[in-house]
Amino acid sequence: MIMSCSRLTNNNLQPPSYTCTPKFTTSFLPIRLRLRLSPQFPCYKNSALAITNVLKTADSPNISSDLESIFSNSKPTILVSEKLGEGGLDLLRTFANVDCSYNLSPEELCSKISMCDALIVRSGTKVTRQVFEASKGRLKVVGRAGVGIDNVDLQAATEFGCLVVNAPTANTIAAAEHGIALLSAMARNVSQADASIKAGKWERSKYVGVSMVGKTLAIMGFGKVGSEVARRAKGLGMHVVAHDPYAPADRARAIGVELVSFDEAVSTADFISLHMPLTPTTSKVFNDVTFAKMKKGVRIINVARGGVIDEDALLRALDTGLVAQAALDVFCEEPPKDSKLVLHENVIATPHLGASTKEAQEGVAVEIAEAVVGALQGELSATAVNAPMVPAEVLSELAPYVALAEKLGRLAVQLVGGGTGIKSVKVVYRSGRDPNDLDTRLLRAMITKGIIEPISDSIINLVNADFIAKQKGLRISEERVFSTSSSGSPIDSIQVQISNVKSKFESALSENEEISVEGRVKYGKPHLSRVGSFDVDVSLEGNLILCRQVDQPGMIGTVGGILGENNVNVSFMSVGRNFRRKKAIMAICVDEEPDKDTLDKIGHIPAIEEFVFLNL
Ligand SMILES: NC(=O)C1=CN([C@@H]2O[C@H](COP(=O)(O)OP(=O)(O)OC[C@H]3O[C@@H](n4cnc5c(N)ncnc54)[C@H](O)[C@@H]3O)[C@@H](O)[C@H]2O)C=CC1
Ligand SMILES: O=C(O)C(=O)COP(=O)(O)O
Repeated sequence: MIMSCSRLTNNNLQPPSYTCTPKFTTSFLPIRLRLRLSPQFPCYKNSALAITNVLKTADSPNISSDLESIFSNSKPTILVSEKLGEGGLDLLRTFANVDCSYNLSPEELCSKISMCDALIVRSGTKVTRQVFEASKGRLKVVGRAGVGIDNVDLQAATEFGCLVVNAPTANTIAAAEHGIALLSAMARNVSQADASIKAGKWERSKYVGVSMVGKTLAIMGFGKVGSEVARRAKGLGMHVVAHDPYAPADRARAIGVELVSFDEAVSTADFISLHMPLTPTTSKVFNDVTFAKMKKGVRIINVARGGVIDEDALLRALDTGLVAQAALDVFCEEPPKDSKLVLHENVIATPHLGASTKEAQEGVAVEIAEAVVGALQGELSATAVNAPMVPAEVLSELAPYVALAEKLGRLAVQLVGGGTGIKSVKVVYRSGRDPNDLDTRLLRAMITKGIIEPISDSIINLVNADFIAKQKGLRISEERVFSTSSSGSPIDSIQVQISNVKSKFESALSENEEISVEGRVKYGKPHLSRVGSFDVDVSLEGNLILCRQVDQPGMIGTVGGILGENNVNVSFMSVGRNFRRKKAIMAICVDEEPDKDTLDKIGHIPAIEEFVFLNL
């Protein structure tokens, strides 16, 4: 006879140990609460998902205080660490306490961050691993009011379950216009001539420029900014080629741009304009070797990131005249200190002004404020950088399955016998949908959450589910089985199987000796439909008692009677059997947690062969 009363957590994917203590734990209660819609945010239908998937952070020590801030009237706190447009600030203030603290030192940022639910930055704030560590689990969203997220440690954010969102569209035109401004200013020596005339000189022959018309411009990185620069350069009469290993050729063709290889781009261009992100692959991609491939006298514009250029190599190339001129808006270190590059007579420089137009700053401020508020309220942002993007319509369709997935994971893990580690979980989705139309990433994340949370201190969300599963050595495989009985719903059933483990409730083992629980959504609610090889049908609410007994009359009444006498309310009950008068499984959902004596009494009913109590 098996009885579970309290949960002892561990970190090694060992199932929970159960001991008979008088009082059942309520440690699962917040998890149930997290699945409810917050009454404060009625307009956000998907906040249940959000609260579960997005807001919770890994290893958060203060689940209850998080919940307080979500479910009570207290507002979240958003730290804005760099200047943000008023429109965005106004929007943030309607929802949160907004702390605008600019020019914080790394230490000051770390000391403030544990009091903040979200942080909004531009390019000047380094959001390092230390920041996530210092947040002690409270920081749920980092909003980058702009495009480049190279100043945010994405790996650390993911490990800590913190969502990172950016504002990828509102400054595109500003950056492109700045690129064109630098291109023209460089070609016609505008900055140098301006400084000269202000110094009282009149140097007309010194500042003879070069024409742009008919020249070849190579755009490196044909994304949003790169293609807008291309469009404008075409208007200046330039011949434009682009290099971007990931850009679709038809988009380039549509604006009359030829996509070429890296070498062809750099070796044929008179002007090279950089528009790729700074990543490990693009770091210092413009170096001595690449400069050597360029046409002598080439001119370079960088409105992307300083780090894509080896600045020392550029200085050498300028000194030899291999590169005639450079126009730089971005630098490896910002602001640059004692930079020979900035002081070079053939360099014009601006202090990272690409996105700095009034219009762009208002735009990114509103764009990021909407994304951060949405994320805090539970929406999965379309601009999430470190979480799978799930379109809103998919999200709302999958909402009841998300709850089902988490509960099945939670049930399955509690059925594992103590002492056995879990290594391999298989999820089978039965659906009439084409597999390509079924996005199961969210469901897999929730099953992972359901499995791992009861047996470790980690708090899992959509951001970190895969990472934590991998870290714990848990392999989750998925199978989609075509089912003809589909009634238009995206999924007929979800089955969670845990293999190579013992079960504390033997009847939960399938013919293949795997723990197997299966569920479906009925009337919009998660239901348990099968345990091992027994069919059952109970709504997954409250707590669950599973009993295996000899199939005989009076069992429902006997068990129901014991629960009733002890003031435990039964919400659902279902009996499944394989053969008449042989073995049957009784699944009983109860609102309250029965005390030890009540469970003892059930265990002592002679016909009951095994039973288990499970928190949902
Ligand atoms: N100076 C400033 O104030 C601003 C700078 N930026 C910088 O410009 C970059 C581009 O911005 P968007 O066009 O909005 O981003 P985007 O994501 O639309 O475009 C980036 C393009 O670079 C391409 N790419 C990636 N790796 C590449 C490689 N190795 N070689 C060539 N192309 C590669 C991508 O496929 C993508 O098409 C941002 O990452 C940011 O660093 C953006 C806005 C303002
Ligand atoms: O959006 C970007 O990537 C930018 O580089 C703009 O940076 P900023 O927000 O002006 O510090």
